[in-house]
Amino acid sequence: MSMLKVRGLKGGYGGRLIVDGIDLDVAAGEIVTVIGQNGAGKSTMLKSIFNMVPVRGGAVALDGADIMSVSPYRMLTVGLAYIPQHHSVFPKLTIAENLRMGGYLLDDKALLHERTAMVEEMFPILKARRAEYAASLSGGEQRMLEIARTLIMDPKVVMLDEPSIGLAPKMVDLVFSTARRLAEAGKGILMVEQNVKKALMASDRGYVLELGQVRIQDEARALIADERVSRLYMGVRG
Ligand SMILES: Nc1ncnc2c1ncn2[C@@H]1O[C@H](COP(=O)(O)OP(=O)(O)OP(=O)(O)O)[C@@H](O)[C@H]1O
Repeated sequence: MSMLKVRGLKGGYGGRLIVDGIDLDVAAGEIVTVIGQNGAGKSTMLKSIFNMVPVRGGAVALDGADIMSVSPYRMLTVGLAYIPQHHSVFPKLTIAENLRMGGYLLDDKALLHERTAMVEEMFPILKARRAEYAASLSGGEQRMLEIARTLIMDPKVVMLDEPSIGLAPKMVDLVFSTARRLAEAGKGILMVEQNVKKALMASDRGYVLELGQVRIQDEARALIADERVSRLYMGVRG
């Protein structure tokens, strides 16, 4: 069953349609990666799903509920998390404070406490270093903190925009294994990635975007084996 269901989504800036009728599904427990050339519209697609750019048509449903008119600010409360490309930890807050910030929309203090404890159990590094500044974490660990922070709101689907960008290979593995742990916990994961081969190897399914439209969709392993996909999208960094 589709946890995130996108149909005919159109969005863009000014008069320009960047996302041009995208259909996409993410089920609970699966990692889905979207690949495509620079400018294909991958980031704009995530922002359109999150209602951050003007949407011109289509439908977006989360766990069966229409979320087209939910503001980005409220998305987390309905179960959709989005981690943008640029780092978004608060460097001068401690790791524990950063986690707590993930619950700024939670009124229930006991629940906030419970969720924070659950996330710290899941990420022992964050627990061990909870009193240190987030700035002391490596790039990969900061990504892990960003991902962990979204869990405070117990989202159904987590969207990640190029989570591996700028990271050393070992840290890339850490980020993708973190995504897998979320999927194992029943979350749906939707990633946009330029690190195509590694991302697909960490994924269940993938979509290839060209000019704002889905050109190919398949099992991740089939995309890795696809000669055209590897020639066009894995040439540089594969
Ligand atoms: N804020 C904006 N205002 C106007 N045009 C934008 C804006 N953001 C992106 N675009 C345009 O939308 C198109 C798609 O950009 P987008 O960032 O979605 O592509 P992408 O596939 O994620 O590429 P990249 O991997 O380079 O980020 C590009 O032509 C870009 O110039």
